[in-house]
Order: sequence, then structure tokens, then C-alpha cells
Amino acid sequence: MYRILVADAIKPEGLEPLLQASEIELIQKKIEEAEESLHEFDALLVRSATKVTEELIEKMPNLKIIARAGVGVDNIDVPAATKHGIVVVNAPDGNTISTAEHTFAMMAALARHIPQGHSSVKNGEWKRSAFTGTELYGKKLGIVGMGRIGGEIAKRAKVFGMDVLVFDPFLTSDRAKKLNVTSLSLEELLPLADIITVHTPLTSETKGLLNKDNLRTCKKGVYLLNCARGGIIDEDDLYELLLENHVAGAALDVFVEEPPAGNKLLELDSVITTPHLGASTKEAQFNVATQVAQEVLVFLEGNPVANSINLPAISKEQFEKVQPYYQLVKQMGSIGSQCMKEGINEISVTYGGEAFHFDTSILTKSLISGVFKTRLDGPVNEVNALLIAKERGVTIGEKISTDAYGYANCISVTVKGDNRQLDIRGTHVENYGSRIVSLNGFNIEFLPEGNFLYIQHTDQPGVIGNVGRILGDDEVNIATMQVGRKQAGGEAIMVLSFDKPLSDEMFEKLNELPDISFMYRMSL
Ligand SMILES: NC(=O)c1ccc[n+]([C@@H]2O[C@H](COP(=O)([O-])OP(=O)(O)OC[C@H]3O[C@@H](n4cnc5c(N)ncnc54)[C@H](O)[C@@H]3O)[C@@H](O)[C@H]2O)c1
Ligand SMILES: O=C(O)CC[C@@H](O)C(=O)O
Repeated sequence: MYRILVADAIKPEGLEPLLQASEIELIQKKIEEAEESLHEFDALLVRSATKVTEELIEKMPNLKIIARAGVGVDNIDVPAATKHGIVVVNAPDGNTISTAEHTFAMMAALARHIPQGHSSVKNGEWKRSAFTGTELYGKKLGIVGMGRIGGEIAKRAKVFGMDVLVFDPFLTSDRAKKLNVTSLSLEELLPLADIITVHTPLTSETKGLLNKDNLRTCKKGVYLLNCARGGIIDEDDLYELLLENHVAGAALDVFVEEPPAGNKLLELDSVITTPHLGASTKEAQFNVATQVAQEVLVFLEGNPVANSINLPAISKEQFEKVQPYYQLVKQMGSIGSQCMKEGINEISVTYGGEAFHFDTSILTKSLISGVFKTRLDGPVNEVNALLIAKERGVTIGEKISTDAYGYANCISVTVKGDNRQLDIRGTHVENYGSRIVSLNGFNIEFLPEGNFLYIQHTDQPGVIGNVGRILGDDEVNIATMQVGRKQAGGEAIMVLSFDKPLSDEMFEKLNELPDISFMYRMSL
């Protein structure tokens, strides 16, 4: 049974996929109200009100996924979630249209002084000339951040007869051409635009992206809009430029502090505002709730998510290609870790054969998580595997090769410590399953599932018999046994599997046998 905490107001109809699922309990409570039971939740669903800090994450040791019903994840400490192995997903396009429409409504309201006119009439006035506005037609609209929302605004601006200038360092010339917009640097855009609207995420680079220094290069009388995140236009600088009438007016849906109690921008008539309503439509709220509900469900069922912030995005099609090897590499990592009784300096993997014509990075993450899972206490998974390896100074190598050692596909993993190294090879055969086919250069074949004993010994009569006898005397049943050697009379290996893990006592007894070089227990 998975327990999901819905901590913000998320549209209940959108949560239907989770409500319909079996083995899922959905609890709608604010964090403060759920304080006593935070440790029980597997998933957390939020909008922008809940601040998902590292402190909160630490109070939720069972948490596996954080879902943001919306686009911006600036209310979530993503690095902390990553460190704790928690997947973060969002709903990237469910509210695009609503936010673009809201921005457009704000633009029209700004240009025609609609909120001011509205208040004036309600106050019993009829001041027509005081609210003379400007047409949008023929004006130059500067869009800063040409992603999903920026793109929708550009389309609407074109229909209004506006000339669209955009600044986005990541915009390709192809997309600019398709949208029929002029791509400029910020320095080029600012002096040309009559109206500027920002649609970037809030990051360390975009905080204060528009400030008094560069806004002074704008035309006097420019209009500014921020329906993205508070702080992209520096609030103090904006206040100063509005007082000077250098900026004629600003439309703000978002603020650095929300609600913006005491914010001096609210004192100015030239500022029109809404309480972070960009995504507040029935349609957008249904879309984002459905998107994240589906993502959480898919994730809890063990399938790949499409909109993760801290995992490589992987499509269903891609996952079908990756899936057969996903568990195999994790088990190979686990074998490597359990057989290396010392610190690990290096993990390298080669994906051999025709099968690996896809992005193998998720497989490498699965391998690394397999290595560390048996060594670390906390959560270890594909989300934090690379970070854990980096923190421990472990070098990771990944190669693709055409050589599959006679198999259709073959994954070779080497785990190196200060003094030793272990080489493992595995393959996957359709309708047959995964097998380990070589350990330390010894050909062998076993299914990597269950409790194992790996014994390296001298190849001579009696060794296998002795092992069998000691186990038999203590009524330990051998489930399977595989042997391998490189040459007669040299070193050889045995891999035995048991229904239960081998006891310490039995391990010691076997270890005392003559002609045994070393042995390891593994649970896979
Ligand atoms: N007001 C609301 O209710 C509301 C609703 C939805 C989204 N938002 C905000 O709008 C933002 C944009 O949403 P989106 O769906 O268009 O996101 P998106 O990821 O599709 O687009 C963001 C664009 O910003 C660009 N960008 C990044 N850094 C930049 C920089 N330094 N300078 C210029 N451009 C830069 C990116 O290249 C990208 O094209 C979100 O991050 C969110 O914070 C607000
Ligand atoms: O939850 C909301 O209404 C705001 C969402 C919006 O800011 C977003 O980033 O998607």
C-alpha cells in the first residue's frame, strides 16, 4: 500500500487516476496538519504553496517521489531531493495555454488601463481621458524566455499585429523561423521593445535578469509584464523606474514574497496585479492534476516517468528497449560490490552488441545504484547514483562496443578497488531471461537472483565433494550449482545458490577447507 500526501489545493477530478488505483491511499492535508505522519508517505503532491525544503524531505524518510502540479519547481529543493534519491516530476505543459492567455489579458489590461478604469467607475467617476491607452497593434513585443508559454504568447501577438522580438539563449534558429520571430540578444531587444514580458524559470541566472541598469536602455514609457516568477524583474529597481516614469506600467502576477504583503509596488497606480492566477483555470488545473497523478501512478508501478526534473527523460518506447537490461546491470553492480571487500575506486561498463542503440545512461545509473545499495544505509537509486559515486570519488566509465563475445548482447562490468578488481559479464536472451556468463574471466552461467556463494579454488578432485559434504552434513540444501575453469588443474570457480542466505557459521566452516582461494556470499 502506497500513501500519498496531497499538500496543496489540487483539483480532485484530476486526481482520479490515483483514486481509482488499488493499493493507494490518498490523503489531502497541509504539511502542518500531517506533521505526525509525515514519515509514512511515499509520494508528495504540491502546487506552489508548499515549500519542499530539505528539512521537510528529511522528515519524510519513505518519500520516493515529489510531484509538482505545475511548471516551476522553484518551491522544491531539487538538489536535496536528488541527494535523498527522490524523483521530482512536474506537469510541464498542462497550464501553458492558460498562462499565455492570462499574460495576454494582463497585456491588454495594462495597455488600456482596464483595472484603473474599472475601479474608477466603481467609485462613481467617469474619467474617460485619464485612461487613454495605447494599441497593441504595430507594437514591438519583447519576449524574454521563448519556451512553451513564450511560444504561445508569440502566436497570439502575431494575430494582434505585433512585431515579436525574442531573447532566449537556448532558442534554435529553426524554432525562431517556425514561430516567425526575431531572435536578438537581450542588449539588442531592450531598446527596441514597447512591451516586455518575461517567461523564464527563476534560476540564479534569471534572478534580476531585468534590472535598473539594463532597463534604463529601454524606451521611455516601456510596459513590463511578469507572469513567470517574482524576482526575474528586480522589484526594487522596477519600483524606482516606475516612480521615474521610465517604465510606464507593469503587470505582475507573481512576486518575490507571496502574498506580497507590504510590497511598495502595490502602492503604485501604474502597477496592475493578480494573485498568481496564470494557471488558475478549470482546464489548467485539471490538466496539471491529471498529468502528475498519472506520473505518480506510473512511477509507483515501477515504470519510467516522462517529466522528471532529476532523472533523464525516457519515453515508453525507449524504456521497452532498456528494460531487459535494467535489472541485470543492477544485479551485476550488486555482485561487484558484494565480492569486493574493499573500497571501490572505479566502475566501468561496456555495452556490447547491436542491442544498445539507445541512450544507455539510465542503465549505468542502475548499475551504480546496484553497487552502492549493498554498501549504504540510506536510499540509493538511479536518481542519486551518480552523485553518490562523485561524492565518494569513484570514477565511472561507459563504452559501447560491437563485440558481444558470441552473444547477441553482452554487458561487461569491471569494479576496481585498491588491490583487487572483479570482472562480470552478463547477457539477456529474449524469452529466456538474464544470465551472468562470466566472473573474473571464468565462463559460467547463472540466473542472478537469490542467495549465492562464490568460491574460487584449485581445480582438483575432492574440492566440490568437500563443499557438498559439509553443506549436506548441516542439511543445507544446494538449489543450483555452476562450475567453471580456465584450464585443467588451474584456478576454478563454483557458484552455488541456496533457498536461504548461508549462515556465518557455515561460511566459516567452508572457508577452512583446503584448496579454497577465497569465497564470497551474495544476496541478489
Ligand atoms: N504565473 C503562473 O501561474 C505560471 C504558470 C506556469 C508557468 N509559470 C512560470 O513560467 C515559467 C516558464 O514556463 P514554460 O512552461 O514556458 O517553461 P519552458 O521551460 O518551456 O520555457 C522556459 C524558457 O526560458 C528559457 N530560459 C532559461 N534561462 C534563460 C535565460 N537566462 N534567459 C532567457 N531565457 C532563458 C529557456 O530556454 C526556455 O525556452 C516557468 O518556469 C514558471 O516559473 C508561471
Ligand atoms: O499552482 C499554481 O497555480 C501556479 C503554477 C505556476 O506558477 C507554475 O509554475 O506552473
